[in-house]
Amino acid sequence: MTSPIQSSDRDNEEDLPSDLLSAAEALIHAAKYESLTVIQQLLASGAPAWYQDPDLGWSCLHYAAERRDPELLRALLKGGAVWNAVDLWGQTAGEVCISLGDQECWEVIRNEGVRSEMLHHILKDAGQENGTGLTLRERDDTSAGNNDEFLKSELRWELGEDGKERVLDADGNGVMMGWEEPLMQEHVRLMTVHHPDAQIGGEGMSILNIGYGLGIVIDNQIDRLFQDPPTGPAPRHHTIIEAHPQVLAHMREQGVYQWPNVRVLEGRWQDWLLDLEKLGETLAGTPSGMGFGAVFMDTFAEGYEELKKFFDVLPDILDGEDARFSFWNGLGATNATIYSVSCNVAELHMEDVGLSVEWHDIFIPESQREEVWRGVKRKYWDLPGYRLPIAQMASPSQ
Ligand SMILES: C[S@@+](CC[C@H](N)C(=O)[O-])C[C@H]1O[C@@H](n2cnc3c(N)ncnc32)[C@H](O)[C@@H]1O
Repeated sequence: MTSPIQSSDRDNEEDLPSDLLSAAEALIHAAKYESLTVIQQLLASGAPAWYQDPDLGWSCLHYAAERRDPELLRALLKGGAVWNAVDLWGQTAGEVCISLGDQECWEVIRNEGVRSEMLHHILKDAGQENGTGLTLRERDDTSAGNNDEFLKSELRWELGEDGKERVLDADGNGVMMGWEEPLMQEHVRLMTVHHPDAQIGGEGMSILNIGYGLGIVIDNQIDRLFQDPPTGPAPRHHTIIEAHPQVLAHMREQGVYQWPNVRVLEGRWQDWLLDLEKLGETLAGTPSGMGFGAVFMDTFAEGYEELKKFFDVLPDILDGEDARFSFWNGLGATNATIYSVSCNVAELHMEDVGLSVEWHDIFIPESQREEVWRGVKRKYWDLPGYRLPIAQMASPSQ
């Protein structure tokens, strides 16, 4: 599970200078009732478009979204309104548009989100932004927000109120839950069914999975699903990269190391794939020496930056155009607009490295979404639909 592009949740400084506070309040008022011209004048005179009122946590963008006028939204975004500012209920202005069924205005906000995220990455790559930009993740040293902390943390296994097993980290955050089972099945199905090696009579695929998880729902743990694919033979090669010592111990107990054609690489994927010598070792162990026919990525407590680094490695480890890549798509999944922006940004970054992506929309019933969260600290899923990505190296003609 990767951490999302975070919502931007600026503190409304109580000690805001009184002239700035008056300008902010005037802009909020204008976003509710006044014309585009008045709004533009206020912005031009320096009214802070990032301000959120203390009652609802609404920004001028939330109020303008209620008026269903795309021009107002464009003007406010241009004047510094924050596309992903969330109110006291965690909703962005995009959700206001969704609640009104206003596709046009929603797209204005979504497109600004994609634009500003892409810009942020370009500036970051050029060393011009040091990680304090608007859309960056807030500092988070809990085990769910920091991979090093997570890998050092103690995990515990328990039975949820829905009767399904789940694993929590030391801070009580969900790592992998039983309700993800059908999604894991779908990931495996979509990554394998079209591959020539996975057909009846085929040689069996070469698989790479990053993050074993906890094998809690044994039959639906992704590596077990890969071992028994829906169509053809078992894999002829299967590498699992896993970094958490307790998970590795669990894998030993479960006999995963002895599964046919399985190779467990202990450590972080970054160690095995980002270092050139280690990458050579990883590839040399595959049947063709050229990599994998299916690559799946599902770690924990890693940000989008890490996923993006992983995208960059994919052209080196996907074996040909039949090979498919997928990842657990929890990016920004607590909020519909942020989820959409995250998917778009991921798609553009995958395109940058030559991958073309298909999204498969999968419905998650309400019953599964609500029940499981009782007693679990950090919600990482709150949407009706899951967007399952399947990416392949695009052929040169595409
Ligand atoms: C959410 S679980 C994976 C669940 C799995 N897809 C399944 O079907 O059960 C995430 C796994 O990634 C592992 N992990 C986290 N960070 C990692 C890293 N940097 N490199 C390798 N594994 C990592 C965790 O220890 C955990 O076992």
